[in-house]
Amino acid sequence: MFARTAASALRGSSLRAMSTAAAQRASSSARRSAAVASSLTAAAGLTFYALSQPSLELEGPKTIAGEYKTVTERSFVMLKPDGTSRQLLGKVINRFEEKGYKLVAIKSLVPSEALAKEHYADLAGRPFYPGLVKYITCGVPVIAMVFEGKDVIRQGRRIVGATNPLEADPGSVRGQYAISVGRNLIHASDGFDSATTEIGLWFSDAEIASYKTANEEWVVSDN
Ligand SMILES: Nc1ncnc2c1ncn2[C@@H]1O[C@H](COP(=O)(O)OP(=O)(O)OP(=O)(O)O)[C@@H](O)[C@H]1O
Repeated sequence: MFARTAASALRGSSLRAMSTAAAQRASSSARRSAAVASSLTAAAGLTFYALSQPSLELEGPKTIAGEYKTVTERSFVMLKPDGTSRQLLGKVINRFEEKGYKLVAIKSLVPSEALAKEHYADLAGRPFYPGLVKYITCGVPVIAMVFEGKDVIRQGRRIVGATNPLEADPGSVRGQYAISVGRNLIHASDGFDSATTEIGLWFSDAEIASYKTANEEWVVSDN
């Protein structure tokens, strides 16, 4: 639109060049208009060039869950009371670490009812919700953890397995160690938004460590 306006101004000014003074004014106005038109054409060309290029991977937002799809991505993982009671913590940490994920926060706590309700707020209307909150707050501690690494959210869900152990891959934690959906041992964030909410709910920034593991390059490099 601006390019068209400038071009028509350019045409108008040539028609008005009757006297010398008028011709000089018209010529200088034409030069200005031509300059505007040329820079607008260049801008339009650049825009066209940018739009015709394959889309670039833009950086995503950085939250307490790091940056999605990068080595800083984080997931909230929680061993539930049945997992603590059955002393499966070592096995769970081992699976994440052997895969190449880094433990950046861990604590043992008996969650308050308010914390358990908030964590499972999206399930508040479900019939099993009261029982779920009672189980999470039963007095046996949960082990709250944050693991970090590329794709840890999606890979973490695979390590954990489907909600119902009957459908969980046999190699997953739930597939190998659980039988009942109400005692499925472990939780892991199911998306970047929930990881952000959950890590923020269970941990402060100060409780999350930033460090390099000795084998990091061997785990993350794409060559
Ligand atoms: N039908 C059910 N009966 C009893 N408990 C259930 C049932 N469905 C889900 N739960 C409990 O509620 C938890 C949360 O359910 P959700 O649907 O969010 O699955 P999930 O995301 O795989 O589990 P989690 O959030 O614990 O990782 C389940 O892990 C399980 O402990």
